[in-house]
Amino acid sequence: MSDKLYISYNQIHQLIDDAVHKYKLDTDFQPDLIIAIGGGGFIPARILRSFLKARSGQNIPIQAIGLSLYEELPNAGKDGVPEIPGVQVTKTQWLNFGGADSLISLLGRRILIVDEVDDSRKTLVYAVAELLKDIAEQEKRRGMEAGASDTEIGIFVVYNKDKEKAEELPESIMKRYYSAATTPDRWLAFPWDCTTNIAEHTELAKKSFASEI
Ligand SMILES: O=P(O)(O)OC[C@H]1O[C@H](OP(=O)(O)OP(=O)(O)O)[C@H](O)[C@@H]1O
Ligand SMILES: Nc1nc2[nH]cnc2c(=O)[nH]1
Repeated sequence: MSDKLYISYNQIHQLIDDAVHKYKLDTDFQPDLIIAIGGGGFIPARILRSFLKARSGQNIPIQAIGLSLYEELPNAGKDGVPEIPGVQVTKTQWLNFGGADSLISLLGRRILIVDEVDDSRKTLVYAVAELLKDIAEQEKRRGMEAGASDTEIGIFVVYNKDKEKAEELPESIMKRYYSAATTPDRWLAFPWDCTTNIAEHTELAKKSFASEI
């Protein structure tokens, strides 16, 4: 048995469709801003936007942030070779706001952070902490009390690994934590990492999920 679980584009698409229905994301949390954690969160965020639009009619903007924890091994990238976790999350790209060229205000928004996998949880904890700092700074600049803007944060992940997490999210955030699927603590080989044969990868994904989940 392979130690990796192969994942296909169709599985991701279907899981996101099912999750939007299951969690009633369009009527319950009603996000009005998606923040995608790149690179793995980009494709799921875009798919999620389609399903939210189909149900609510709203085309929700997607902002991208770049966070990186995992370091590629020399032969990583060869069809889902596992990567090793780094010690700390690195910010490679962040939101553009606050200055004269400000693009977005976070205040009063219902922000949904999107990623493809919640593994150790370090990346999500980092993203939430940084976002909360930004919200607090924007509130301060507008002369508001901390928390007065009623900005809300939720999290959507396609896969949550069933394991003890290295770090925990605040309880207030966990109330709006949505995972489309739970997986065992195994390395997930995503289709966008496949550089050999995507048809073969897709077949392996069908077998992985038939036998493992
Ligand atoms: O729960 P954690 O242990 O923090 O791991 C999850 C993170 O790991 C991956 O990112 P990675 O650092 O590999 O960057 P990438 O998305 O650009 O591949 C993935 O996209 C998540 O963001
Ligand atoms: N591709 C991939 N990236 C990850 N980052 C953290 N966990 C994983 C995983 O299982 N697969």
